[in-house]
Amino acid sequence: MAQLCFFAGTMDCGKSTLALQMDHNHRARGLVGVIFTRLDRSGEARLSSRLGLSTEAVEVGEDLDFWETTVAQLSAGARVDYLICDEAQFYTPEQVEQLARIVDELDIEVFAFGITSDFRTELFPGSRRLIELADSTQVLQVAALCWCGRRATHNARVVDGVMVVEGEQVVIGDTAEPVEQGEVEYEVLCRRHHMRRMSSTSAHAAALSADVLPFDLNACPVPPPV
Ligand SMILES: Nc1ncnc2c1ncn2[C@@H]1O[C@H](COP(=O)(O)OP(=O)(O)O)[C@@H](O)[C@H]1O
Ligand SMILES: Cc1cn([C@H]2C[C@H](O)[C@@H](COP(=O)(O)O)O2)c(=O)[nH]c1=O
Repeated sequence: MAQLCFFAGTMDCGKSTLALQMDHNHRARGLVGVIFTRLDRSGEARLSSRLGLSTEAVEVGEDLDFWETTVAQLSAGARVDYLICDEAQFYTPEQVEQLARIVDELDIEVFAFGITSDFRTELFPGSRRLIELADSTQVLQVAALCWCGRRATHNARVVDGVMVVEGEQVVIGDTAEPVEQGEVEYEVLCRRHHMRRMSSTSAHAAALSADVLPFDLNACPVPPPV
């Protein structure tokens, strides 16, 4: 029986890489799949991994109906064994419901990949619906790490080195250094440092000032007795 599987994690934990591997492994066994994505960093209608691999994909617009698209393909005589759905956090709840229906009524496997929460630690609508409906939700095994070495569990948005907690939910960006000033970058953090609003830049600045500021009072010359 087919399943709706949600592979979740922070940014940069290997979701798109796993999506490409799942597609490869299924294709290698003669199965036929369709790859979907939405707002991938590398541009429209592509699924890309930071390991350098990428492939063509169907861009999921707000109006795309997974059920109708898949039924149309089957009616035209195409074979569909599985769907790969990357950046699924950006899908609408209705689109996630269509994916569940495809699993249940067409017996097609659906593998969805996405970040669960945004830079404010709030669930994305698509991820929320996936967690509610999926047969399984798996957190990826390869841990992304916070600058302190703990497992990163949250995504932070950073502008010019400063972590921000207000703004639009969707701003496409990367975990790499931004090219232009004022551009959004993301950093993965453990919960402790997300809640303290401590990105690697602010932690570095705090460490530097700690080196400079607290001088040893005992080392100060003692004034001579009068
Ligand atoms: N140069 C590299 N060498 C080895 N692994 C890398 C390299 N660059 C990125 N990675 C791996 O790729 C992961 C990011 O993969 P990606 O599929 O793009 O993540 P996601 O889709 O979750 O944002 C990193 O966590 C790291 O494990
Ligand atoms: C936290 C957060 C992320 N995004 C965007 C940034 C990236 O374009 C994608 C995540 O891609 P990845 O392959 O998982 O690295 O989501 C956003 O729009 N809003 C956010 O709060």
